[in-house]
Amino acid sequence: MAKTQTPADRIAELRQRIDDANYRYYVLDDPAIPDAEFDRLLRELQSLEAEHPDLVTPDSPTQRVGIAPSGTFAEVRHAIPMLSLGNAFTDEEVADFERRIEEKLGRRAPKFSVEPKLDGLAISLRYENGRFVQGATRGDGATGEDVTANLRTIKAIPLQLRGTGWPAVLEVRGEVYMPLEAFRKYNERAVKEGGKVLANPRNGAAGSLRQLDPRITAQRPLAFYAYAVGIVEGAELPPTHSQTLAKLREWGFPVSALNDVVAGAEGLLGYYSGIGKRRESLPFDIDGVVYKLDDYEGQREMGFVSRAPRWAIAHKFPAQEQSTV
Ligand SMILES: NC(=O)n1nc(-c2ccco2)nc1N
Repeated sequence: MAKTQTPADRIAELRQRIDDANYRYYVLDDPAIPDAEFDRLLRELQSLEAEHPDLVTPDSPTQRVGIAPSGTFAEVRHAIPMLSLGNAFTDEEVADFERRIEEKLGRRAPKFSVEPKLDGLAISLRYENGRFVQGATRGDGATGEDVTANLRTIKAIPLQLRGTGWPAVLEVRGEVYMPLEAFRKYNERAVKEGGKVLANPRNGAAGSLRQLDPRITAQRPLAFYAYAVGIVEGAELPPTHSQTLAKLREWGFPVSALNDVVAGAEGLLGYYSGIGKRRESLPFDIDGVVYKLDDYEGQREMGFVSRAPRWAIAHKFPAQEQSTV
C-alpha cells in the first residue's frame, strides 16, 4: 500500500483492478494480467478486508463464494416468461419462418440477430441500480429456482455493472455453460483425485449450478454468455436486439463474438453453414444457432405462439457424439 493511501483507498483500487481484469478476461477475451498477479491482488484485498470488515460490501470480488448452504432453493417467478424457442431442422423450415415474417411485416429481407445456440443452462440475472441482486434458473419458463449464491461464484457474471446508462432495474438472460477444455481438465483431476467425474459439459453446468452449497459451485469451471433482456425499468434500451447486446457487453456481460446481423433467408442459412463448419473447433458445445428478428418493433408485431415467439427460432444441427469422459 502506498504510504499516503488509506486502507479504504487501497481496497477501492484493488477492487477496480480485479474487476477490470475480470472484464478483460471474460468479456473482451483479452487478459491484461497473468493469473498469478490476479490471485495476488485478490489475496491482498482479502487480507485488507479481514482487517477492515466494516469496508466489505456485497459487490466486492471477495464476496463471490457464499456461506454454508440454505437447504433448498426458493422459487422465483419470471415476471417476463423465459421463452422456449420453436425449432427448425431443414432449410425449407427456415425459409418458411423468414417468409412468414416478410409477409406479416410487409418487408423484404428483414434483419436478424444471429447467435450460436449454447447448450448449457438458461438463467435470468436481476440487477438493481447496477448491483446483482438475484439470479434464477429458467425452470418451466414461468417459475425457476433462486440460485443467486451459486451464480455469484461465476467470475464471468458481473456483481456490479460497468459503464453508465444502465436501467435502474435490468434483467439479463443468458446461458451458463462449461467450456470444453475446462470440462476435460476438471474431469482429469477428478479421476486422479477421486472427485466427482462429470458426464458431459451440459450436465456439468446444470449440476454445478444446482448445488446447495455455493462452495462446491465455486470449484466448478462455469462460464456465461448473455443473449437477451427481461425486465427493464428506468431507461430506454436501443431499438434492436443486436444494439442491446452491444450495450450488455459495455455494461460488463460476456456476449458471444460469434453473434452477427444478417438479412433475409439467405443470410440466415449462410450463418448456419458458417457456424456448422466451425462447430467442431468451438471451445463450447452448441446444438444449433438462433435467429431473432433484430428490431423490437417487428418482434412486437410478430408476437408469440403460446410461449414460443413467432419472431425467433432455433435452427438445430444433427446430434453430435457427446463429449465423453
Ligand atoms: N441457448 C442460447 O445460446 N440462446 N438461447 C437464446 C434465446 C432463447 C430465448 C430467446 O433467446 N438465444 C441464444 N443465443
